Amino acid sequence: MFYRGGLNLKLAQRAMLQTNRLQASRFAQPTLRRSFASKPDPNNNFGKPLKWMILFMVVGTGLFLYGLDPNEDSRNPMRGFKMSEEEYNKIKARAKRTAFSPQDVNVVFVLGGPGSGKGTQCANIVRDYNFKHLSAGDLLRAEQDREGSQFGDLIRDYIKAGKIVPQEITIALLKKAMEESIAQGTPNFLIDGFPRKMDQALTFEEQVVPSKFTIFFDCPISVMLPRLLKRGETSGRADDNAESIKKRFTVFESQSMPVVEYFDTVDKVFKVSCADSPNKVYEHVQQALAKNGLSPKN
Ligand SMILES: Nc1ncnc2c1ncn2[C@@H]1O[C@H](COP(=O)(O)OP(=O)(O)OP(=O)(O)O)[C@@H](O)[C@H]1O
Ligand SMILES: O=c1ccn([C@@H]2O[C@H](COP(=O)(O)O)[C@@H](O)[C@H]2O)c(=O)[nH]1
Repeated sequence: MFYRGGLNLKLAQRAMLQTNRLQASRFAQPTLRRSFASKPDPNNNFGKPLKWMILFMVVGTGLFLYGLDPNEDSRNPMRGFKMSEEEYNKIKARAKRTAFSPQDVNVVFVLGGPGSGKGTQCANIVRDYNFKHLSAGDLLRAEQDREGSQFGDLIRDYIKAGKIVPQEITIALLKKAMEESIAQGTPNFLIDGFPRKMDQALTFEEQVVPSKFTIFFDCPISVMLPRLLKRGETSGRADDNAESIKKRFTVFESQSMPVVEYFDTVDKVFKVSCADSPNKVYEHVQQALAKNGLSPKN
């Protein structure tokens, strides 16, 4: 507001100067002449600029004081913030483009390296909270196996190589699953293993809905590797083998960690250490949910 007052003052001063000049040329001469009529001194012009200066200062101070808001909290970091019309229109246009309103639909991203325990903890959260769990990997595997899918072979190749499937496919699958869940009355989503790459993060937030926050399972490779090899004994997953796992770790470090760092810069990441027992990890998850105002169903 102080800034706004300052800005207004400058504009007002400039406008006043112009008006003053106009008024001075049109009306000031006869008025001054009248007030000094008893003792006219044609050589003394000293009083004229002084009078205008005093008038200018009085009006300027008044405008300045008018610009100050006595109710304003001087500690408010947003004080003085004035959005330009262009910025406002950009935000409005972006908000219009999202498929779902962030007022109605809540998305929590669950990120972490392969085998960090995302799926295990999402199952706990769904049991106790009002969330629909959407695993991007599960959706891709289902699409890969769907009869008649035009993307089946492509998805299979990408998953085996530990690479990230083009975002258009994954986002379309997520959006469809979200629509179905919303239609059934659950608009809260745990999106597990997505976004895996910056392009996905930006597109999803601009076109689908902005996320509320991210739970990140911080896990060293020395913990994840044995878990995945063990899971590979029974999972039947084409990528739970040493060769694919190695590629997945590399892709996670180079492509997915920047997403976590990006959300961290806007304070939207809750880091949970994955190394404890599943129950202990879940306690930390619950603390992260509580910090965001979420409490269990019952
Ligand atoms: N805290 C834990 N301690 C020990 N084992 C765990 C823990 N959490 C999960 N596991 C086991 O580790 C394996 C990987 O867990 P999970 O499938 O939940 O990981 P993920 O992050 O979803 O993996 P991916 O991204 O590869 O799907 C599973 O076999 C699971 O039972
Ligand atoms: O957004 C995504 C998510 C996953 N993938 C591919 O699926 C596999 C397995 O994912 P999990 O989360 O471990 O089930 C992953 O390695 C990617 O190849 C993807 O492309 N995009």
